[in-house]
Amino acid sequence: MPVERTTEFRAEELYKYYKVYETIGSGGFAKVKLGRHILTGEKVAIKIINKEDLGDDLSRVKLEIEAMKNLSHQHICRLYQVIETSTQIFMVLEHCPGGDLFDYIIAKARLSEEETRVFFRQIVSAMAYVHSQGYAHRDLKPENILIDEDHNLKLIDFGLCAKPKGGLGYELMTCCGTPAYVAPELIQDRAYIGSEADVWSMGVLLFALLCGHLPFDDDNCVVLYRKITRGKYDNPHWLSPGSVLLLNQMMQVDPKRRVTVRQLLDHPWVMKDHNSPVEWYSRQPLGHIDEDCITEMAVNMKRSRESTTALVREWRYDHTTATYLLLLSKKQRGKPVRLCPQP
Ligand SMILES: COc1cc(O)cc(Nc2ccc(C(=O)Nc3ccc4c(c3)C[NH2+]CC4)cc2)c1
Repeated sequence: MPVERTTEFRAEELYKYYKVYETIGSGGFAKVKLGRHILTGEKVAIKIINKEDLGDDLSRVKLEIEAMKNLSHQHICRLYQVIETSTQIFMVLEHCPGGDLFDYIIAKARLSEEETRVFFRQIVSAMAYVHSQGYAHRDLKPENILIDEDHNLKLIDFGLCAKPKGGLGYELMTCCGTPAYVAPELIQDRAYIGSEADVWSMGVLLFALLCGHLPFDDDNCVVLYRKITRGKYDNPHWLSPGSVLLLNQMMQVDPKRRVTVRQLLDHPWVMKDHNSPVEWYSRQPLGHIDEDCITEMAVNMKRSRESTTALVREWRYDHTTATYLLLLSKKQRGKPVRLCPQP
């Protein structure tokens, strides 16, 4: 039997609910295809993972999926549905047509302080929320930040995130992340606090946005690690004194001297021209049930509102979860809360 039919047979669950179009991204053990949810008409991104290619990375994917189920925030790419077959895992994700921040910085060479501040406030908002849920991202970099259709940032790829059992203040040991963004304490293989290591990576990210290149860079890994552990870097002449100071406070080699995410929320550099602290609370808290979406689903599924609410509240990340979350997304973007009844 030709491979396509076999593949299609195993993925029938996907094609029942989604139109699947071209590949829009690929890397590592996954590729991402553009899709459309048939019932709401909403565009989605479908991350397709072949289990055979994973090996022991399967635990990373499972970790990311569990983390995504617990993270619902305006600056984190939303997980809508997970479909697992014997050979593949499909993650149906929020559509972010602006591509990633890495390509955006390359295209603009570097960003103005004003544009950087708007983006950086969104990153601080996302990270304050992630930490408040007891997670550390541990792989923050421009490639893991997408731009949505409203030019807002969305954090992705929680494949390396950690949720230490003893809470975020609990020390971690596993070394991970992308070298140029990794904090010195991880390089020295010392016990570290995930939130402190994330602040270092945010500092490297802020430098990349403002400067268009990395503070610590070298083709030779050993030389790069030495530069990071020394923590010395050159500030380009165009940086304002306020930017130089904030970068210095974030890229402190001693994690105990480093500014915290909480301090970033109302840091003078972050507040400039905005005059208000960063809003980090989720605008779509988990567990919130929207009555309009329930009503539309109940009518479409010919069920009572009570049984529809009970079904949604199970948060199985199946087609019911996807339909509810995509209806909610339509409502939040001012579109009619309507399902397209199927023939
Ligand atoms: C939790 O969210 C995740 C987690 C993860 O591990 C990976 C992703 N990856 C995504 C990658 C791309 C997109 C996406 O929507 N990309 C996209 C969509 C449309 C277009 C483009 C990119 C670029 N050309 C224009 C059209 C969404 C998630 C998320």
